[in-house]
Amino acid sequence: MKETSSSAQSLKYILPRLISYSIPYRIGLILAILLLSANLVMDIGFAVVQQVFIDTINNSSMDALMRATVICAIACVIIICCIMLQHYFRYVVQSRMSWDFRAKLFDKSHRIPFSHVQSMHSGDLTSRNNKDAGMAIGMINSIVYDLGYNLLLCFVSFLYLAQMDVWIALLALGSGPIVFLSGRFFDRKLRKLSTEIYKKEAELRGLLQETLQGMKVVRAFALEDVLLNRYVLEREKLNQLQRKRTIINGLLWQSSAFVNNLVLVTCAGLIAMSAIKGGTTTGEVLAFIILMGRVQWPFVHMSQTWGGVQEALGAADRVFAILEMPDEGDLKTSSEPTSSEPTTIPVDSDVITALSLENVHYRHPSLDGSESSLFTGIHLNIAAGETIAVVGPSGSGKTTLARLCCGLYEPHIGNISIYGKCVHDQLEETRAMITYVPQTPYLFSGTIRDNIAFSASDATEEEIIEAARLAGAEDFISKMPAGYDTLIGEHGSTLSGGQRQRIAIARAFLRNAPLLLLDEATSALDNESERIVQQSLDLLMKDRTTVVIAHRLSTVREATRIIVLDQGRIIEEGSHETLLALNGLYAELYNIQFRSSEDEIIDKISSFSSS
Ligand SMILES: Nc1ncnc2c1ncn2[C@@H]1O[C@H](COP(=O)(O)OP(=O)(O)OP(=O)(O)O)[C@@H](O)[C@H]1O
Repeated sequence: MKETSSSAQSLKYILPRLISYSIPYRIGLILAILLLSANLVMDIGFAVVQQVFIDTINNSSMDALMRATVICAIACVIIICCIMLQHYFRYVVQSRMSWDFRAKLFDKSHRIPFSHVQSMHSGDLTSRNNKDAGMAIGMINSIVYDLGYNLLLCFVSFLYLAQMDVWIALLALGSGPIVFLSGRFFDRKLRKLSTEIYKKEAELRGLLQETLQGMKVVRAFALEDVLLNRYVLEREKLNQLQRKRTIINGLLWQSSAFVNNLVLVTCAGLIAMSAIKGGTTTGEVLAFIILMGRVQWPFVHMSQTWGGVQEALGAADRVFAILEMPDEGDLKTSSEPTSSEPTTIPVDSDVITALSLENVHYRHPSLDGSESSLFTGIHLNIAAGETIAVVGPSGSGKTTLARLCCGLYEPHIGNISIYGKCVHDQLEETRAMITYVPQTPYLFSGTIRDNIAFSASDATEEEIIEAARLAGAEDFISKMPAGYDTLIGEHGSTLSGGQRQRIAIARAFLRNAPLLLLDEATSALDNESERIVQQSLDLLMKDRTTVVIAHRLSTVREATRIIVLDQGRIIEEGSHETLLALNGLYAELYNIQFRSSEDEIIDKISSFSSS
């Protein structure tokens, strides 16, 4: 994933995009910018007040001193109130922009092709959403308020100084760009380091996340020390990068501060000489020195803010790398021509085709960049009402096939259609016609009710209860202290495997889609749970078009058709008896896989009846 580009080009590209997030909050932004004038009055006024006070003391006028004190006190109160308001508007605008930006990224993460998501670590995506997005929006703050304000302060201070001595004022102003440019030497390095740091932080977050999620395995295999060492090692690499960045930031600060101080001392010497010659009052000298700082300081500050902008650009690159990805459905990864054939709906008008795959080619992108094709021109037509069992050795492509049908992967060539609608042209409509029940159900933390009604938010209480009843889940739910309101923990951690599967099946009943894609669970459930889950699944498959990745003999036997996959190709197709008679791969699988599970069942039954 390309994440860095040249600084100037990328700022020109990124800034307008980020600024567009402020449009809904433009009134707050304008108010915050206008209120910056209070800061300006404070900064310039401080120098002017010094001048007035010292000259008043020199003139020994008590009345004038009192008047100046009262005016200053009132002005101070007003200015402080304005500055507080300015901070308030600034905070509100920034936090709202930040939420909008993160929401857009969150939404986009659910729209980019699933294969892209699979190639990233979830910790990386989390990091981009939390830290990087916040830093990118913070950059607007730095540029609009800090850089903008400092330029204004510099300009107004220069005008004030020029009234006193235009040549020294010009010297102070002219040295500003040197101060600023002296820091630019470090930009490229700083930005590169920042991108590396954000990447490393994301990796560490991923490691932490994986360790916490896999805590059962970590403890069971006593891997605590191994993982701790890995964590410490990665943390140390991050520390090294952060140390380097601190050194570069320090060099950036000190180089601009050095040039700044040099110019300050020179100008102060010149104005002191002018005072000795008698052309300037003591108050004016003081105001001059303070204002000179005001002309110079913005350049030092801008230099450092620019360093911060480089860091934020590194973060923004990472966020825009996701935001600029094509949405799923818009992606054609291959330069190879896609099938120009329109989706064919069967000519026999009595038969409705529920699912059709025409000349489908697909290859998984791999993490090391190499790609090898899995499917090379697969054809399959499934009529409405059919139950198709897909079998094949491990790695033959069964799960990939199911994911292609759901539109999670996009074929490089060919078409997949559901009830005549092309999956990738009408993603939402076709997905609404599918229920996908994966091997391991994914439950969200929340209540049982929320999880059943997950894909049907408008479901009534009666419908939820009916779905739970059909899924055989009603019994255990009613025994729980809070019934349907029971909280089930992260990924349903407080439920047993069988209970989790029944909740997922209840979800499928409620969704009531005409096409069911089912990956039969192979996980060992106890006999009773397995029986209930199987009964619920049989009920779910009844009167529905079903494609089932089958692991049980009963499922393959009852299927209207069995598809045998091997290395991404359909090599056999037919009923159980026909395929057995062929004596090919299915017969082999039957002997190794299904027959042994049948024997197991017979064993279980016999041991149960003999006890
Ligand atoms: N996200 C992925 N990225 C790269 N390769 C993948 C990805 N997912 C699967 N594969 C590869 O594609 C091939 C088919 O995998 P798939 O999961 O579809 O097989 P399967 O028949 O469902 O296997 P099993 O029965 O073991 O679940 C395998 O060689 C696998 O390594």
